[in-house]
Amino acid sequence: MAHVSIESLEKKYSPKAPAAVESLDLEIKEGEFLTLLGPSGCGKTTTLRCVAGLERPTGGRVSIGGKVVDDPAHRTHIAPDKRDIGMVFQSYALWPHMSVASNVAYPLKMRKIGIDERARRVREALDMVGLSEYSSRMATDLSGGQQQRVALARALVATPQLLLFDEPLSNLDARLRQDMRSELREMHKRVGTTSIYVTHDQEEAVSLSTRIVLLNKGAIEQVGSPREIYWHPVSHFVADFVGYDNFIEGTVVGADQYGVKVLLEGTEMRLVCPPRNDVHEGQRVDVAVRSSSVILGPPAADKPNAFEGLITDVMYLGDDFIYELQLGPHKVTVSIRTAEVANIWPTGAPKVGDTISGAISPDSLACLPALHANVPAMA
Ligand SMILES: Nc1ncnc2c1ncn2[C@@H]1O[C@H](COP(=O)(O)OP(=O)(O)OP(=O)(O)O)[C@@H](O)[C@H]1O
Repeated sequence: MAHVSIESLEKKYSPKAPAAVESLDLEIKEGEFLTLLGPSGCGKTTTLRCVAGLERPTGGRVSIGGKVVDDPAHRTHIAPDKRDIGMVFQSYALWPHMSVASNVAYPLKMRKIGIDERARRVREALDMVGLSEYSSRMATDLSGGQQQRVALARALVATPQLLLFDEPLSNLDARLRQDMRSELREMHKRVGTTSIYVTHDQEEAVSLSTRIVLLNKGAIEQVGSPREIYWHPVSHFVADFVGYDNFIEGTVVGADQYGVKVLLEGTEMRLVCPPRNDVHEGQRVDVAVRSSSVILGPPAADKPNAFEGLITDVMYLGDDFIYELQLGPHKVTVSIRTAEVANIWPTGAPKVGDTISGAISPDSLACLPALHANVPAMA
C-alpha cells in the first residue's frame, strides 16, 4: 500500500492548448479508495495517466510511496512498469491469444517470478475474482464481465502498492455494473490496496469511494467523502453533477450556526438550509433541492420548510410520479414513489390545477453562491 502525493500537477498536451490539468494538489492516503469524478474532458484520465506514468506531466510532481516518480523540472520520470502499480482499463486489454491463467500470470512473468510461485498466485487471484474454473479458457471466450474480472485479477496478482482504474465498468450492462461495483468494494475491503478510480458516474463514485475529487476543467472543484459531496455540494457545478435538479434563487436573510435562512425571490417563503459560514445577509444565493428529497403530505405549517404549490404538470414514470409545482415565480419538480401516492392521497392522486403541500428537510438543501450573482434582482 502506498501514499500518493500529487503536487501542482500540470499537463498541457500542446503549448498553445489550455492545460488539461492545472495546479492540481492531492494527497491520497494509504489504503484509500479515491475517485476522480467529473464530466467528459475535465481531466480525470489525464490525471490518472500521469500517476501511471503513461503521460508525462508538464509541471508539478508526483510521488508514490514517498518516491518521486515524475518531476519534469528535475527531468525525473520513472517508467510505468517500474512504479509497482496495477491498472484496469475500460477496454479489458487482455492478450487474445492467451488463456485466462496466462493473462493473469503475465505481470509475474515480467518480474521473473518462478513457475510454482506464479501458479499459486494466479490461482489466488482467480479465486479472488471468482474465475478459478475458467483458468484454461482463452480470454476472448469469456463474457465482458468475466473479461473485466480477468483484468482485475491481472492487476491484483503482483500485489502492487497502488491500483489505478479508468472507467473499468463502463463497457458492462447496468446489472453487471452493479454486481462488479459490489465486488470491487469487497475486494478493496479485503486487500486494502490504495486505489485511484476514474468515473463520470456519480452513483459509482458514491458507492465505491472513501473520498471523491470532483474535477472541473482540469482543476479541483470539491474534495470530500461521498456524503459530503452528495449532501453538501459547495457549488452549482457540484450540485448539478450529483443530481440536485432544482435551483431556486433567493436572498440570505439570516445566517448562524443553526442554518442559513433564504427568502425565495418573488415570494414570502423562507427556506432554512444547513449552516454555511461563507455567506452573509443580503447575499444572492441559489437553493439547490433534489426532487426526490421533497416530502409531500398534508399541510404542516409547524414543520420547517413547509410549502404549498400549484401543480402545473404531472408525469408518470412507472416507479415514480413527477409533479411540476409553481412556487411563486419558481417551477420546482418533485418526485414521489408511485407506491406512496395512495398513502398520501387516499381519495385519489392530485391533478394539474390542484394545490398540494409538503415540506423539505433542511438537511436535504444546499445553499449555493448564486450562479448569476451579478444579475440585479427583478423588481
Ligand atoms: N492525447 C491527447 N492529446 C491532446 N489533447 C488531449 C489528449 N488526451 C486528452 N486531451 C484533452 O485533455 C482534456 C482532458 O481530457 P481527459 O481525457 O483527461 O478528460 P476526462 O475527464 O478523462 O474525459 P472522459 O471522461 O471523456 O475520458 C480534454 O480537453 C481532452 O480533449
